[in-house]
Parts: sequence; structure tokens; C-alpha cells
Amino acid sequence: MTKHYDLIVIGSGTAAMVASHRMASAGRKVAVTDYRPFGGTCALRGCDPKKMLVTGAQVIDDVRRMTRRGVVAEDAHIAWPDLIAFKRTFTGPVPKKQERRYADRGIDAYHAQARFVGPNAVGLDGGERLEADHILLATGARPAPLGFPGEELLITNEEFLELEELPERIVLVGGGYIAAEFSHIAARAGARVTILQRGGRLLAHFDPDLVGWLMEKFSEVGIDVRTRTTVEGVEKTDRGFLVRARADADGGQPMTVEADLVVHAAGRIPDLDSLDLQGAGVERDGRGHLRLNEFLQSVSNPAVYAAGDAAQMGPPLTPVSSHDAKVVVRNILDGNRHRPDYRGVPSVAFTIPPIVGVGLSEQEAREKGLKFRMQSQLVPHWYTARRLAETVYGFKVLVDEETDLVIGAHLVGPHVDDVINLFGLAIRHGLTAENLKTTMFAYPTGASDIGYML
Ligand SMILES: Cc1cc2nc3c(=O)[nH]c(=O)nc-3n(C[C@H](O)[C@H](O)[C@H](O)COP(=O)(O)OP(=O)(O)OC[C@H]3O[C@@H](n4cnc5c(N)ncnc54)[C@H](O)[C@@H]3O)c2cc1C
Ligand SMILES: NC(=O)c1ccc[n+]([C@@H]2O[C@H](COP(=O)([O-])OP(=O)(O)OC[C@H]3O[C@@H](n4cnc5c(N)ncnc54)[C@H](O)[C@@H]3O)[C@@H](O)[C@H]2O)c1
Repeated sequence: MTKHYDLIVIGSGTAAMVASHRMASAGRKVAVTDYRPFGGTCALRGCDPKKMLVTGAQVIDDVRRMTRRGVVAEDAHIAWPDLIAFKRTFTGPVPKKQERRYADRGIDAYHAQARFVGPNAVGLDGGERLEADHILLATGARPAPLGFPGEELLITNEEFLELEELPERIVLVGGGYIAAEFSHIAARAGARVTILQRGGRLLAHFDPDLVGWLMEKFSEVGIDVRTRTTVEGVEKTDRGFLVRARADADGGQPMTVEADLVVHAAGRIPDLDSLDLQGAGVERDGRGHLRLNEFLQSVSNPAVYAAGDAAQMGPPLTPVSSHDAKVVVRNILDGNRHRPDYRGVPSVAFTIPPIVGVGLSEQEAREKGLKFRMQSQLVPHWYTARRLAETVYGFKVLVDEETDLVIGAHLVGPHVDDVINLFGLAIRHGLTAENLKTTMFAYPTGASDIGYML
């Protein structure tokens, strides 16, 4: 028997949860399905568990900086299994809690993989068939295929965050968010970490000058960073793994690194291949991304919308998944009238200390031909850094010359993962540099430095 819904949501991550609850609150009949435990990437395999591990790594860093400055904690170290157990105190209960919340709201929740069996219909791998007026693709992203021999030997973020023991030698393939964050955790937990990054620098999404300043922290904890180095294969050996790469910096010389564990940190792509989109008339572009209109709706099947990492209309970050889901629900309920607004989405890489950015980069502002003033400085001598004995603290802030609007902010150092939200607020809601300068921020906090950055 086919069940009929107003909305079927495929996935149970942030986008799915927000959309399904909002639709149910509007009195609509909703089904949600996921073949993995309910909760999605952020809560179970990404942001939240990762940051719980960062908590442990941060303590080790605090101890290191404060040793001989009044703190004696000679044997401070990470007991990895206990840190993972701590992480599970959060992640463990998530699926059941979500299941209960779906039941409380009258949302039918299925544990199954979905694929299209018609323009408005999905089949579940248990054999059930569901139909709906609308179907939301909230399937998230998956690690990009790497196309080199031995790629199946790599573990992903999901397995890294579940490791019962942390091996001694770890290679991270790629040099973006995941490599930066996992390397800072693993190095402080005692592993010897190598990052093999194809690009010319780490953290391509962040300001190059600030990334340059942050590199001091990578070397301080012994992370071996090799840029312009492309991994071309991984082999199993009797002592672990042999990672084969080509180092452009050395004229394309082949090189090898031995490891006990090799981790995929080389990008993620929308998770769409198993959905049989073609049969439902849902078109994709040459990159394999969904072809969506400005309302997050499929251009070729009006019953289908997408949100979050599956849509990749905005940056693949949790707040964007939530925002997209709200936009989609409003479009379904009111008719297509709402467009996503990605102004002022802050982004953080949770290294220690963190690096952040929001709004335009210096390069983007120049390419747009904007007239702007820019303040940029490395300021470890400022009080915020000194009281923490932190040697990396810096900023780059861009302000439009004519309007005095803040157009971009990039920070590295302690507390910047919170401070960046104030710059996000300014950018999203059109606050001027003068507005920020004349705000009274509690002192001494990270935010109380903002006035000096403008
Ligand atoms: C290691 C890591 C750390 C991250 N840290 C941060 C961070 O600190 N801050 C931040 O903002 N963002 C972070 N992100 C990104 C963030 O996690 C994602 O942007 C966000 O979780 C995407 O949410 P979503 O709802 O779009 O998809 P997801 O949460 O990925 O949910 C998609 C779900 O769909 C399911 N699914 C897929 N196909 C099917 C199918 N055919 N049938 C049924 N179910 C299906 C999947 O099993 C999955 O559970 C991180 C990502 C990773 C990988
Ligand atoms: N704090 C956060 O917000 C956070 C944290 C983790 C992940 N994420 C999300 O997850 C996504 C995926 O993260 P990621 O770190 O995997 O990707 P990324 O896009 O940040 O970086 C991937 C890097 O891997 C490199 N690469 C690709 N193939 C390679 C190869 N064969 N050899 C060497 N280098 C190679 C690329 O040059 C690129 O710089 C991010 O785009 C981000 O949106 C966010």
C-alpha cells in the first residue's frame, strides 16, 4: 500500500530536522527517512563530536602554554578512549531523542534508504512506497571519490571520530577544514601527523595571511605539512600503509609516507547518486550538483526541493542547512516567494587557536572593484593573547569607504570563533564600523578588541 504525505524528507540531519518539524507544526503530514541513525552529519559525525574532541586538545594546549606560568600539570595527556567515551555521552543519545521528537510531532520516521520510483514517489529499501506532494532532498554530502589505487583503505571523518585507539602515525589526505581540525586534535593526543595537501597552502577558504600566521601552531605541535603534494595511491604493508604522493614543489618528485592510519580529508560532494534522480526527472549539472532554481526547487521536477549539503547552493555548513530548510518550507507553504540569503555566514576552522572568516575576502573585494579600507595586523602583544600566553592573534577587517559598512572580517586567535559572530551580525544586518565601535562590549573579552580592529 502506498502512503501519501504532504512532504517526504530524505535524510535526518540538520536540514531534514528543521524542515520536517516546521512542516508538521504547520499541520502537514510529513515522513522522514534515513538509513543511518537519526541525527545526520553535524550531530553524529561532524561538528558536535569533533568539537568535543577539540575540548580535550584545548586543555592540553592550555597546559602547555601555562606551564611555568603558574600551572603545574606534568602528566597532562589525552586518554583517547576516555575522550571518545566523553564524546559518546553527547552523540549516543541523539538518535533516540530525535526519534522521540518525530513521534511526538506525529512525523512518520523510517529507517531506510530512499530512492525515487516516480516524480512524486520514493521507494524504501524495506519495500515500502511513499508518495508526496513535495519531496525534500536533505541527503547531505559524502567524501569525494579520490580515484587513486587504494582509496578504499582510507578512513573517513565518521570512523576517525569513533576510533577506539589513536594510532601513532596518521596521514591526512587533503588540507582543508577536516585536515586542519583533525590534525590539531590528533597531534595533541600524541600522534605523529602528516598532512598531504594538493593546494599551495592549507585552508583555502580562509585568508592567506592569517593562515600563514596560524602555521606556527602546526609546526609547534609537530604537524608535518606538505603542500603542493598530491596523493596518488595508498598500499597496505605489513607495518601499516604506504602513501604514495607527488610533490610539485620538488619538480613532481614521487614521495612516500608510512602511516598506521590514512584519513580522507579531501573534500565532500552532494550525496545524490543512490537516489535514481534521473527516473524522477530531477536534473543535475556537469559537476553532478542538482540543478535548482533560486527557490531551492529542482528546475525539472517542481515537486522536488533540496536543502543543505545536498543542495550546495550556499557554503556546506550547518547554519546554511538550517536556513535552506526554513526557506524551502516557506516556499512550500506560501508558494515560491523566498530565496536563501547567504550574506554574513561565518565560517570557523576549529584549530587551536581557531581561524575564522565572514563576508568578503580581500581578494573578492578587490576583484569587485570596491573602495574599501582595510586594517590587518598580527597582535600577540594585545591583552587577549597575553593573558592566555598565546602567540598567534591577528585580524584583517574590510570596511566599505563610502558606506562605512563592514564587508569582511577575518580573525585568528583565542575566542575568535565567538567574536566572528558579531562581525556576521554586522554584515547580515548592515551595521557600520561606527556602530560596532560605539557598542559597549564587556571587558575584557574577545569582543572588546573589535573597536581596535576597525
Ligand atoms: C568532520 C566534519 C566536521 C564539520 N564541522 C562543522 C562545523 O564545525 N560547523 C559547521 O557549520 N559545519 C561543519 N560541518 C559541515 C556540516 O556537518 C554539514 O554542513 C551539515 O551537517 C549538513 O547537514 P545536512 O542536513 O545538509 O546533511 P546531513 O547532516 O549530512 O544529513 C544527511 C543525511 O541523509 C542521509 N541520506 C543520504 N542519502 C539517503 C537516502 N538515499 N535515503 C535516506 N537517507 C539518506 C544520510 O545518512 C545523512 O544522515 C562538518 C562536516 C564534517 C564532515
Ligand atoms: N568547521 C567546519 O565548518 C567544518 C569542518 C569540517 C568539514 N567541514 C565541511 O566539510 C567539507 C569537507 O571538508 P574537507 O576538509 O574534506 O574539504 P575541503 O574542501 O575543505 O579541503 C579539501 C582539500 O583536499 C585537497 N585534495 C583533494 N584531493 C587531494 C589529493 N589527492 N591529494 C592531496 N590533496 C587533495 C584539496 O586541494 C582541498 O584543499 C568542507 O567543505 C566544509 O564545508 C566544515
